[in-house]
Amino acid sequence: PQIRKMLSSGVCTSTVQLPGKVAVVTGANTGIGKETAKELAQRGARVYIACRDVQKGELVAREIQTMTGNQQVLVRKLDLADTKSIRAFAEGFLAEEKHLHILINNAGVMMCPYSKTADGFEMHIGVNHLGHFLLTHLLLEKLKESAPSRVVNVSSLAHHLGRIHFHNLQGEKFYSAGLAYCHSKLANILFTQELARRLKGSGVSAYSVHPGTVNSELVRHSSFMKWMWWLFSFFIKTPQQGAQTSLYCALTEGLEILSGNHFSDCHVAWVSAQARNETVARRLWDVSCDLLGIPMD
Ligand SMILES: NC(=O)C1=CN([C@@H]2O[C@H](COP(=O)(O)OP(=O)(O)OC[C@H]3O[C@@H](n4cnc5c(N)ncnc54)[C@H](OP(=O)(O)O)[C@@H]3O)[C@@H](O)[C@H]2O)C=CC1
Ligand SMILES: CC1=C(/C=C/C(C)=C/C=C/C(C)=C/C=O)C(C)(C)CCC1
Repeated sequence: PQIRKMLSSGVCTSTVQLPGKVAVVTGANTGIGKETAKELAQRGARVYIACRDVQKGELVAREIQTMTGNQQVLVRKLDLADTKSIRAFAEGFLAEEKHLHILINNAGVMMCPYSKTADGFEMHIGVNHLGHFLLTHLLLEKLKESAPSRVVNVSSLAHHLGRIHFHNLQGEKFYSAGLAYCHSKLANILFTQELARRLKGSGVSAYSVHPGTVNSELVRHSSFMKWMWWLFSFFIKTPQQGAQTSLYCALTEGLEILSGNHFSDCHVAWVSAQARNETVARRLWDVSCDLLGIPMD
């Protein structure tokens, strides 16, 4: 029980309610994202479940509506492995919504075999970093207009093993599925810091989080990890516990001064040396813009 308590600590105790607020959660059809969306809906927000499988999303939306009594849970298609889908999602959202107060970039893939997104990006960096980078860019004006607003990027402790190799960003020279995940999670932190720097004074704040080790479908591509997760399922967090730090960053009042920080178990957490490197963060921003055809400023 002591080990379990240690691995599952961190509870979002904020009592903030969200009537009239609008939130988007990517990958909210399962795992941590689903629990995050459920809690935001429970607090009265209009919540967009942005997922690649609309059918799965609809089932979850119905479940959340029934559990929370909030009918404002909407499903929209978003495939982060395809920039056309990301642009279509953003276009639809901007046309139908006046505001966006909370954007939770939660979706992620881990340890998938070498593969490429529709635009030719390696899958981990493409979905986990570039997909969310583009989505955030497309929704940024709306976030600014809706300030105070927040962006939460779900990263991982695994970023400690990550390195941004600009000469091998797409894993073409060498590739390890495990490390590709770690690199993409490091990119989430660097993106958060650069975003926070650029958004200073705008009323939009940005946070990265490590949700903990969570019993979810993330391990689907690795039999070893599936076995580990099964073996230790009693000790690791439930998705509901895994959602706490994202919720803490999205909801806690007065957190704006900590914009750009990384959180774990609802506390500021230490990040690796490269994750604190402003030069790398700036260069990653520019390279991401270049890859996605976003004009640099
Ligand atoms: N579980 C853990 O121990 C940890 C998780 N994290 C991070 O937490 C986040 C949530 O993961 P978790 O809930 O655990 O994992 P799950 O695998 O349960 O959920 C991941 C979600 O991302 C979605 N997704 C994957 N690829 C795409 C895509 N191309 N477009 C849109 N959505 C996509 C999945 O959709 P679909 O169901 O259709 O596949 C699913 O909804 C991830 O960013 C992960 O890196 C960080 C540290 C530890
Ligand atoms: C050693 C060990 C564990 C393994 C932890 C691991 C391997 C965590 C990996 C986290 C990942 C992959 C995060 C994703 O971003 C458990 C299961 C906690 C149980 C206690 C002993």
